[in-house]
Amino acid sequence: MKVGYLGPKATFTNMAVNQQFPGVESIPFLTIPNCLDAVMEDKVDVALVPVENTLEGSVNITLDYLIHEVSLPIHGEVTVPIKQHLMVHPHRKEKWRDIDVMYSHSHAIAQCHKFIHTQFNGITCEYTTSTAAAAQFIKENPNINGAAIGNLLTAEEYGLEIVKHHIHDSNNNHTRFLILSKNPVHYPETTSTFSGYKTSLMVTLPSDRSGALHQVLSAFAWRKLNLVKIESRPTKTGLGNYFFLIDLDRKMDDVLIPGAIAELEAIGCEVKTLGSYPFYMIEK
Ligand SMILES: O=C(O)C(=O)C[C@]1(C(=O)O)C=C[C@@H](O)C=C1
Repeated sequence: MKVGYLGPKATFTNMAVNQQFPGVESIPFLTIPNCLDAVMEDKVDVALVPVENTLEGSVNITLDYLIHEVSLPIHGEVTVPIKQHLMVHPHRKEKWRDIDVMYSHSHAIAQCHKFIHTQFNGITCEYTTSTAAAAQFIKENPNINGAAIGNLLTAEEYGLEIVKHHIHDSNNNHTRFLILSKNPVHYPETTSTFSGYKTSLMVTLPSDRSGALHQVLSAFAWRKLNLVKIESRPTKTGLGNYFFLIDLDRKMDDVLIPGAIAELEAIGCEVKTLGSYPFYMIEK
């Protein structure tokens, strides 16, 4: 089995792969769409991509690419704690407070907003395709007076010096990753903890009908189907047109979820099942 992830080596996504698929061949890609395309083109069997962070919310590119560009079922989910550190080229170790550019993935920079606001107010932030791409850039450009934000493995991989640990805004910082594949996924003995099942649905409401969302929610409510997430994303067909992405805290069954889907279809909604899958937690 080959697993594709958002690279280069030592991103948070790479760490999640190492823990969820220990010993399995993993291949880095430059962007999240590239990871998903790689599964579609059979270059890899599985893609593991970020979908939501505690502090920054959804990773829209993942949701939108799954909705609009590729049709890949979700076969699993893993949640990982995220700890961000500030790192510089070793020769800047003593003068790190004088840096004038901060490089990282947009989510990582947003997760460190308070630190940047209070310690480096007004500094230029440059977004990179991932945290590890920022570290690689700092390593390859020692003349640039900048720092990267990323994880411990990244600092080690690219030979950078961590000058400030734990710069994320809240200790409760986690990112959820989706595991996508054309075929069922076999999970090797992992270091993560199996934590239950989810079912993800995409619901398109009938256009402009009063109470439609209320009817959707009640189809789940009276069946006591617990929603763990609901979020809307643009259909991209016109202003105000949205899909609802709904996660339920249980596995697809023969009665309750199919019953709710049939009820939604009867009131004119379109419903697509995005996956019914186990979810795992990584403690550290
Ligand atoms: O840049 C990385 O290291 C990633 O794996 C991407 C990513 C993200 O897209 O949110 C993953 C986890 C963290 O929230 C920060 C960045």
